[in-house]
Amino acid sequence: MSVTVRVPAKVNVQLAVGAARADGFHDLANVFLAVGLHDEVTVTPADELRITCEGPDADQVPLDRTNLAARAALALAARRGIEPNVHIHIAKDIPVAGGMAGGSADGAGALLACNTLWGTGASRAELLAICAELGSDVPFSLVGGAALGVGRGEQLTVLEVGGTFHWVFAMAGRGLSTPAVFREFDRLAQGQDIPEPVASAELLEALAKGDAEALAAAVSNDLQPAALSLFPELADTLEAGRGASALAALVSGSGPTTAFLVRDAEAAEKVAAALRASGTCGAVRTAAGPVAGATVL
Ligand SMILES: C[C@@](CO)(OP(=O)(O)O)[C@H](O)COP(=O)(O)OP(=O)(O)OC[C@H]1O[C@@H](n2ccc(N)nc2=O)[C@H](O)[C@@H]1O
Ligand SMILES: Nc1ncnc2c1ncn2[C@@H]1O[C@H](COP(=O)(O)OP(=O)(O)O)[C@@H](O)[C@H]1O
Repeated sequence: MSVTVRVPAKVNVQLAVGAARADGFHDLANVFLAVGLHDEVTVTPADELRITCEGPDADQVPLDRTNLAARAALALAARRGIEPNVHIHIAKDIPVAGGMAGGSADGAGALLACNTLWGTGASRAELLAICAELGSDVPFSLVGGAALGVGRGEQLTVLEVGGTFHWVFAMAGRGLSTPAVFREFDRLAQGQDIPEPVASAELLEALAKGDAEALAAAVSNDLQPAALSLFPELADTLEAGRGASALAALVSGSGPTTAFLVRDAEAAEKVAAALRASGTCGAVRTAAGPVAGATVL
């Protein structure tokens, strides 16, 4: 018997970053939107814990116990006194180290899959607590839809969204390390007063109304200057998308994937074609959101 869970990628429509905390994390006002690019995580009983991965970026995914999917299975098994003897297979479509929470998606997916396979019966609250231990973004991968994350991004409030938003995502030729981008944020912020991160009222209203123009006017990412400082070529991709009349162009989370908000599915195809022709980026994908979080198939 196997269990397969489908888990979405995310884009951060607002990422407000506060000053570094004593524990090394940063307080955030992190508005997540789950979008229709998915990984699928399948767990099957096996003699020992084993991970395999398929997909265009599979060679960049660690297959040892540092993989977030393995860590999720180990965390649930340890809590319940179960042997974590499963084969975890990841069918990966979310870019690796791209700022779209692919590893987090696999962590949330493996957790839900193992909970189902083992009949563990862990409550939603317990699963969310394990997710938060695994990483700041992991609870959102379980929940999906749209949510505001505060604290280090793990304390979620679900947001109502009044429509579907259309996006184009441009992958970069290489990844960016999330800790390195936060370190660069700290370096650039040296000597400056960093305000408390707060969610934008205009942005939340635009989401609630499903208003793409209003959302485009309100999106922001405090990590963007740091990502551009480490990866200056991203400015060319952002410019190419703006030139193709995207409503908004921004770096997704810690990057280096760039995200372009567009009016509808037709505009998405046009902007995607322009980005492909620009030669400023790697693969280009279109996706809409919000979509559901981790779901057992
Ligand atoms: C920036 C964001 C935006 O959603 O995601 P990505 O764009 O990388 O996917 C997240 O905050 C990333 O979340 P996640 O990838 O789960 O990070 P974690 O494993 O919790 O932390 C990795 C490292 O990032 C830094 N970190 C992360 C979250 C946070 N609120 N403050 C931080 O300073 C810390 O250096 C930490 O050691
Ligand atoms: N299941 C996984 N999929 C992808 N990367 C993983 C996974 N588990 C651990 N990692 C590690 O986490 C790093 C960040 O990956 P990812 O979650 O894709 O990026 P981001 O945090 O930018 O969204 C990778 O470079 C890889 O070393």
